[in-house]
Amino acid sequence: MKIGCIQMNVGFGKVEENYERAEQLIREAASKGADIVVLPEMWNTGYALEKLEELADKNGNRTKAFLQHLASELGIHIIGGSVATKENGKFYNTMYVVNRDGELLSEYSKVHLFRLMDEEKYLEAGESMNRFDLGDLPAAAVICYDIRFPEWLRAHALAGAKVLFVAAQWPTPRIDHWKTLLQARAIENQCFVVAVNRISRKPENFNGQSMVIEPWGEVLWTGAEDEELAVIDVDFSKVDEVRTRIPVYDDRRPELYGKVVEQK
Ligand SMILES: O=C(O)CCC(=O)C(=O)O
Repeated sequence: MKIGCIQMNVGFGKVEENYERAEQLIREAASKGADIVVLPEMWNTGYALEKLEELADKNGNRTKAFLQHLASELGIHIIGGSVATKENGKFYNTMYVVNRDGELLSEYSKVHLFRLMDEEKYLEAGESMNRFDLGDLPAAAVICYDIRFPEWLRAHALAGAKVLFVAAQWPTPRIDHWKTLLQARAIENQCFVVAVNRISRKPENFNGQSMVIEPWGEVLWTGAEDEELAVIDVDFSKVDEVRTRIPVYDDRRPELYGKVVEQK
């Protein structure tokens, strides 16, 4: 399968330009043969948290219609990154996933809000998981800071996911954490990890370096430090091969986890 990773240059608060650019890049990815396309986090507004009242997508209506239309017209699955939304007077950082028939498969609001960047002052946290199937492919997706919580990604892997998509706006100063955490999540869960970061310069500081990692931990692609669209070929049969080679899932001892085991 071919995965189109859209490492987009997101304009700070420039909603109209961002929708236009996202559409161009999604169309380009499809024209290059992508079966699945992945967008970054908060691609409608960037980190313009103080302007959400004006900028957030009301009930996600615009984004859902936008993604559903493009997915069915182009015949591709879209992991819709995330957008700032407003629902019942509250703001969320929400991902929509649509399949190639244009059906909405899932709706996920970021569960772990990132306090270092004041997200909890502006946003409400989501409460539910994000497991879905892209045709025959069991998949899951999370947002940015979520990758610091191995138990959250493990829960999705235990629920059957063979690929973990990550939409992010991961800042440049901690890009080493990004790379290490993503590689660890792929190795420990024996999953593909497809992680798409954004680009942005002033007033923000995001330098891409999106990654596609296979279940043995080998990095298949790292994005540049500029806007980039990459279409990466992946072979999902690698998941079963790695899980057979080291049967981590069979060897788990969940009865011991979460309780203190006294030494005899
Ligand atoms: O965990 C980090 O260092 C970055 C997280 C982040 O920027 C986010 O969740 O938006």
